[in-house]
Amino acid sequence: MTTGTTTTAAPATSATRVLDGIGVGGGSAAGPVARMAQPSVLPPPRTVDPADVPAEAAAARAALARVAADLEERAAAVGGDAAQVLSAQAMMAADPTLADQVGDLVAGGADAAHALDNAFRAFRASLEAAGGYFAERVADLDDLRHRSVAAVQGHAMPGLPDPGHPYILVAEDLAPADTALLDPAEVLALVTERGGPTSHTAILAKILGLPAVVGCAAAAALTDGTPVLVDGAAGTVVTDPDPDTVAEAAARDERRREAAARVSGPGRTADGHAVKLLVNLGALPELDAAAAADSEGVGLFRTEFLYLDREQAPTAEEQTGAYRTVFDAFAGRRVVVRTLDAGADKPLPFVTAADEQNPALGVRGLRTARRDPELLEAQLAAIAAAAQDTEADVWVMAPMVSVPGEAAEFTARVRAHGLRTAGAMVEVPAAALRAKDLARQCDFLSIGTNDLAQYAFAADRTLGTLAEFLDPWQPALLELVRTAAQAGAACDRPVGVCGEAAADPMLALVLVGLGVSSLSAAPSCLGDVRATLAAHSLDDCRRLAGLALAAPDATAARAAVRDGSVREALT
Ligand SMILES: C=C(OP(=O)(O)O)C(=O)O
Ligand SMILES: [Mg+2]
Repeated sequence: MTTGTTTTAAPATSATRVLDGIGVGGGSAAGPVARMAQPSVLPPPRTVDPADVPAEAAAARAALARVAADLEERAAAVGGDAAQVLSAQAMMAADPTLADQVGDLVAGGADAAHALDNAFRAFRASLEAAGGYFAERVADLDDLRHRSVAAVQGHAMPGLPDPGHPYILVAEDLAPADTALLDPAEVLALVTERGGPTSHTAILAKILGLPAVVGCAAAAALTDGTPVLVDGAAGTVVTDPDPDTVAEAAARDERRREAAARVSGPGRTADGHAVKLLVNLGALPELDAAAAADSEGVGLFRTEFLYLDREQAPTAEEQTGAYRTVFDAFAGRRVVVRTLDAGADKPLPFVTAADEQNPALGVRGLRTARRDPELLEAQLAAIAAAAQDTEADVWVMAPMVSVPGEAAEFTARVRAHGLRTAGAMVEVPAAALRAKDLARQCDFLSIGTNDLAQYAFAADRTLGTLAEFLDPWQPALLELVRTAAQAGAACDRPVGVCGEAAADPMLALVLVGLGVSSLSAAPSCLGDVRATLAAHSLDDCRRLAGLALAAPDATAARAAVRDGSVREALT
């Protein structure tokens, strides 16, 4: 467990409350809450008296200066690429043309907050009209607008808090842009009111190795400074925890860490049944930690990061360079590259149609290759070029495969590029139910439990309010996993799981019992999974899988497996 300030050792008070949510990661952390500040709301417009214009204009200019200084300060604190982004934003805030425009608007009678708001909006419109690179900067301007409006009203800057000590970050929800600058040394744990087990926050928490509780609606009432204990294993946030509860959680974390440290190397059950343990990789900044992890390679290399925030696909050179960097880091190990998975929760303007009414059911994943085969061809060519003189064992798989014909066509394309190993992701129930037919058309299957849950339960994976359906312990989801795993075994094709389900050590036992041969998860989760597997035989795993399948719902499945497992492994 990680602790922040001494506030955590506060004696138990009658204010102690336990807030329930969805736990992510097995660890816990205690510390004071710091909330993500919301964008400031514009006050009602005021007419400025001519006599007050100079003071109003000075207030607006001071707000801009404060925003620029704050961004420069943050840039100096973070360094690297993030610093450049922040410095560029600070320069925009300090632009004299902008200050002049704000001055003119105040002189025309606008109050400082509205003058700032209008000036940024006008600036935004001209950048948008310029198109290309300039148009991509509008999000930065929106951020500056929110910051200036907050500054002029004396409110906290929107975005990540900076309380000056380690803290538990509490937010309604976290977007990728919110968390790009998140410093794991300062943030002890994440708590969000919304979001489900496959939300961005849950995935990010695992990448950073932070405990988290998502979908915790009651966290809306948490205020800055409140001491809390975040328990990722239990899925609870305890307010004003008593020292014994904090100490117990810390001792449990320590036992878990010790258990994980005792086992290393390839994944095995207690009786030696091999289960490949692989890492998920979603962006190059994650590469060092991923390569350093004790794993047999990458089970899911999400390539979308190369295509995000741009107007057209990355060039062949850029792609080849990125793939080669990853292959070199994993020389001697397996790397499963997933081809572009655009659409639904991963929209890309140049690939996906903006007018689909149900994008999750639309042209996404491999289906985008029907409309734009060149995009897939170019990606396969780049993967093949990067794979040419690499020591890595390169596998390629397609997302959102629904029917065997798609798997066959994909395999043919992959082989035409000289790549040997082609696979299909099992993410829709149709693919799981007919996994045998799919498996015959390719070399391996990889089950994406995040999407498989979404489609099996008709529950949008981005909606925290539907989190119970997205729970990977749902017996119906496990039934689909069993069908796919058995189909793979019948055709002698390996079947892995690369969705978030693989990161849960107890669920990993069930997946292995269902016949899954590899598990791919965030690097920080592999130690616990390895240790838990090592404490159970394959027969144990099969017995636990039976208990989970027989349970009426996810909660009962979890409880049955917990009660039926080797307790010492759970600490
Ligand atoms: C691994 C998966 O892919 P993604 O989360 O990237 O959609 C999945 O759907 O489980
Ligand atoms: Mg998916």
